[in-house]
Amino acid sequence: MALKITVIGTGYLGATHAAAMAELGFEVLGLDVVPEKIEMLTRGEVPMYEPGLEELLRKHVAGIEGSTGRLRFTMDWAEVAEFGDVHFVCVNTPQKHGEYACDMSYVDAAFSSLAPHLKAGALVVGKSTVPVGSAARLATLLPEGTDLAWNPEFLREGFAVQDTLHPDRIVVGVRSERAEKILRDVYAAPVGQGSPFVVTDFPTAELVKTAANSFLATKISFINAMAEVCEAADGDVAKLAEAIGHDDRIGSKFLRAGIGFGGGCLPKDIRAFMARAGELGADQALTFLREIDSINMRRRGQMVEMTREALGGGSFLGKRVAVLGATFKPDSDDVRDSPAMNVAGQIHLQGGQVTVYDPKGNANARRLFPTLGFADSVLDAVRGADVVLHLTEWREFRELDAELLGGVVASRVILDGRNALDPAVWREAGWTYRAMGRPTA
Ligand SMILES: NC(=O)C1=CN([C@@H]2O[C@H](COP(=O)(O)OP(=O)(O)OC[C@H]3O[C@@H](n4cnc5c(N)ncnc54)[C@H](O)[C@@H]3O)[C@@H](O)[C@H]2O)C=CC1
Ligand SMILES: O=C(O)[C@H]1O[C@H](OP(=O)(O)OP(=O)(O)OC[C@H]2O[C@@H](n3ccc(=O)[nH]c3=O)[C@H](O)[C@@H]2O)[C@H](O)[C@@H](O)[C@@H]1O
Repeated sequence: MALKITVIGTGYLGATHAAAMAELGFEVLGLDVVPEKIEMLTRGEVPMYEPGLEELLRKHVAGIEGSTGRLRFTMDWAEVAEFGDVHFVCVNTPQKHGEYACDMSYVDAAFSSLAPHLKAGALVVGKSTVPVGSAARLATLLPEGTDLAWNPEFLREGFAVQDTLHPDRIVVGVRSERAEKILRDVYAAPVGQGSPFVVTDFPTAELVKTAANSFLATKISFINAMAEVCEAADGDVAKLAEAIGHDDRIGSKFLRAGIGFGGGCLPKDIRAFMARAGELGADQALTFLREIDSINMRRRGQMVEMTREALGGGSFLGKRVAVLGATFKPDSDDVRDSPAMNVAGQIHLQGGQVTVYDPKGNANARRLFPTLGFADSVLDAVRGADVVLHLTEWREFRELDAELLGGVVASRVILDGRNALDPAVWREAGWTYRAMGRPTA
């Protein structure tokens, strides 16, 4: 009989995983504790912006005309336990307030709610990013006759559907052959299409996730450190990245210098990793991550200082600053720990009149930063601006008409915090263009 799957926590990860599981042919039941999310998902609406997700959801949500009907949502734990053979836990694991450590309270709550209802033979599969050692602890909370596996998720926002259906790797931490076999059945389609399937123990599976995110963060901070040196030595970090990227051992991906990494994952994951290593007595092994974090956070301050310089130095009081981009990366509406919003907020707090525009992130950004100004279009955001900051590299911004914008700003000055615009295009239209780590470009 085909396996029945549940997905607990239907945010960025869970909503995508639920729709992807339905696409792979499984009957799926999703659960969340936020009623509005469940209502929206039940209507086939995605509570966030993720390219391709709404289409996939509508293809499968029960009750939508023409759908397969394989995907439903509920808030009832007993129903979830009764329905599912495999329960994927996809709840949030944010940074604790005032500490580096991971806040496990949402995972713990989900396990406590599910455990008493579980039927014999059920397999619980953790997908959330957790500190190493969590799976072993959580296994003790499950009733006898049930099993646990850890299957960390590697999807990127903006590519979530593609990454879930065709992952670069599937990693499973298991303690039984049965758990491995069930997960091989669940992932038979992507594995059949070539995704590697790595079987390991709990701690290694947990560590693969945090190690991978630490490596990605390190690569970005490395190139941003080179950008700082390029600034001092009149070098060009974009050319430098292109050149070293030709070396296969280094590779060209994740070498885009700019205002650094943000989002709901990389920053909090490297901090939680450091905190956990400290608890385990291995803190020395990860002290380099502290430097990775500081290089990254310094980028935001440097963008603020570049802006001050572009305005002639001194105070931001009375200066109008247009910010293009609010999300932590393009093709997402996610503003969690967004470098763009951090820069916008710092300038605002120092007296600048900041107006932000983002193609998809305005609503989330406004909720977090209600005192900032927001515009509904690029033209409205830059009208009367003394300086324009390009802080998230949406395609819309790369295709802007520099001449048209030049007609409405107070001063034709643009700072490119993502090294993604074409300097020649802007200079031809009479703009002063400045990017990070490229003082002479
Ligand atoms: N967003 C991403 O791109 C990726 C996230 N991850 C990891 O996946 C996990 C989830 O991340 P996101 O989806 O971004 O978070 P999110 O905040 O978008 O979604 C989490 C969902 O869990 C729900 N929830 C909280 N407590 C619950 C409970 N006790 N029972 C049921 N539902 C509950 C929340 O209401 C929310 O809808 C985190 O551990 C994150 O590090 C891993 C890879 C990619
Ligand atoms: O654990 C997670 O949740 C996920 O975290 C990241 O995915 P994501 O946060 O969606 O975004 P990335 O594409 O990794 O970008 C992260 C940040 O780094 C920045 N970045 C990325 C690449 C680069 O060259 N330079 C750079 O500054 C982006 O602008 C963004 O702010 C990882 O790439 C995923 O594999 C992982 O599953």
